[in-house]
Amino acid sequence: MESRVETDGGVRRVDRASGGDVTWAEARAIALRASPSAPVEEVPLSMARGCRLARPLTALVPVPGTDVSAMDGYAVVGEGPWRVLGRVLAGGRAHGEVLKPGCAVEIATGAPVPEGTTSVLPYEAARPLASIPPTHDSPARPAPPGVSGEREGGWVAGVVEEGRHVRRRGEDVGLGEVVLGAGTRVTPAVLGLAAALGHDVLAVHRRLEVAVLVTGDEVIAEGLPEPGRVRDAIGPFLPGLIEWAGARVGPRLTIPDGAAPLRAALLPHPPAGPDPTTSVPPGEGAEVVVVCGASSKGPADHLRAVLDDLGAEVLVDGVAVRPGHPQLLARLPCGRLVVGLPGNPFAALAAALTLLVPLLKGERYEYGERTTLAVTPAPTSPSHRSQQPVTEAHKAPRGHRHSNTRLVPVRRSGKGAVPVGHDRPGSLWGAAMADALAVLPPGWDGEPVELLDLPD
Ligand SMILES: Nc1nc2c(c(=O)[nH]1)N[C@H]1C(S)=C(S)[C@@H](COP(=O)(O)OP(=O)(O)OC[C@H]3O[C@@H](n4cnc5c(N)ncnc54)[C@H](O)[C@@H]3O)O[C@H]1N2
Ligand code: MOO
Repeated sequence: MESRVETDGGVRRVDRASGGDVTWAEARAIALRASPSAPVEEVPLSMARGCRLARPLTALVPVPGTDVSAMDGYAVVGEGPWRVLGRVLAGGRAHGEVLKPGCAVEIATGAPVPEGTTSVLPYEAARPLASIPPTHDSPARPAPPGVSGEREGGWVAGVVEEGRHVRRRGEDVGLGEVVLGAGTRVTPAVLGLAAALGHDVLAVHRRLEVAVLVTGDEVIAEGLPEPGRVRDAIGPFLPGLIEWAGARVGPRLTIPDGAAPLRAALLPHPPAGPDPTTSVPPGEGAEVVVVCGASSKGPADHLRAVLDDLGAEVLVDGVAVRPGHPQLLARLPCGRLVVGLPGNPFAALAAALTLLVPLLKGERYEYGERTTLAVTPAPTSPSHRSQQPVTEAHKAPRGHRHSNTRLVPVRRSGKGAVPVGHDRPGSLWGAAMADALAVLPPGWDGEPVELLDLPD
């Protein structure tokens, strides 16, 4: 089935399965197209790690900033022996005068060499002279008392090639030189380089912020759930998945069932009210809000009505996939994107890989590799009793065509991807044993399938 929607670029065909749901492939494609561009901001170096450079990185200073010594030893001019005139340490006072032939100053690695220096004689190659060498008008004579050869007033000899062990100004990086292009990921080494080039702040594409709203009066955040209650199993997996997708985790709120708390929490600037649950925004800066639960059609499922009330543009409302069918993607008038995940935890994970990960990765998103599904049952756990993960069971019976895509937890093996079983919508057991979800398209008949990596 197919329907038409208006888009910026004109009329586009949308691939719809039965019942108004979009196909799984189209849902992912819509999420990729809706991916927001990460805002550019200037952040201190300490906050830039993991972001991408918004502008090319250029050198604000040359490196080195002046001619410096690459060795501990003597800055010398011409051939030796040399008279030692003084000492220069890194960070200390520079030798103010031009060094003349036959002269030297003792120098530390990184210290500026005096003007006129032709090379640096390392200590290892220097030979202190006990006597003052002869010149054309005076014979050799002993050094004055108290002056050893290598110290100020003494003499050193040795052999060093001209130009050796002097790092010239701008030799590593010239002033204004572009060293890294826009888009480069800021790694620890990039941070060190940026600092060396004089930067205190970097213009980066900030990682998208994702706020999380967990709904459901029966959902508890810790402890042993009494009958009728369940532990929140979605909130704990979302931070790892969000960071793995390159975004950052914003605030996480647990809100009671009901339209009012949901409405207030979705708005970037909710009206302040006496009820604390309606006055706390889920991160003013969050570009994406994930709502867990409340996505289906039950009496406590208010997400659609609230989005409608807020004037949201619904981009995806139901996907022909199992599990994860009642998932949703919408854009609020303020631009904030809302991803609705089903309450069943494995369905929520499958939906997060369908809509949330492409949305957060955008152009960094990579399609999974294709592989065959292994026909052997997977060795799962010793207590494995039911849900034998045999590939044949996933094929449609003769004359019947699955209308849904199915997402099946698998482990990679030498024989292809092996389904691990335990894949009911309410259980993360299979996903916890798996390293990927295999995408079995509608009508799958054993052909190679795409593997969606699970966050590690
Ligand atoms: N009449 C229909 N009923 C249902 C449909 C449908 O199409 N028509 N779809 C079913 C499918 S498929 C799913 S999946 C669920 C999705 O329901 P909701 O997203 O509205 O979620 P809830 O109803 O709140 O909860 C469903 C289930 O999951 C448990 N839950 C909720 N949140 C959490 C959490 N954070 N951690 C662990 N478990 C959670 C909740 O207790 C329920 O058992 O709807 C079907 N119904
Ligand atoms: O598809 Mo539901 O999303 O079965 O759990």
